[in-house]
Amino acid sequence: MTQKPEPVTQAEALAQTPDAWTVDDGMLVAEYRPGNMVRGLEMVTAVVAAAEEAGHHPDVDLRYPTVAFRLVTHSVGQLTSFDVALAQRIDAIAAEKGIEPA
Ligand SMILES: C[C@H](O)[C@H](O)[C@H]1CNC2=NC(N)=NC(=O)C2=N1
Repeated sequence: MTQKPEPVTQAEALAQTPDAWTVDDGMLVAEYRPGNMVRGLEMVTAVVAAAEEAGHHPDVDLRYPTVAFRLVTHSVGQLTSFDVALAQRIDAIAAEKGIEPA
């Protein structure tokens, strides 16, 4: 991840993130389907570890049988390279765990 969050347009954010990700109300959003809440919590735990490592944090909505993530850089007030990088990482975590987009 870069040192400083670089602003990106919504089109750039969409072009640089996996298919699961869309832009809604100025945020990058994706929903995955772990199938049950235990697997959902395992995914959230891995995502939070990645977020701590990156110093950048998603909004998380864990419910049965899905989990949704929303990303924006609060300090900049818009989407940045940090959101794109974390979206890519979240998608990789889902893939590692065999979890599909909802
Ligand atoms: C100092 C620290 O890097 C900041 O407070 C971070 C923490 N996590 C963050 N996460 C998100 N999504 N946006 C931020 O602006 C942000 N700021």
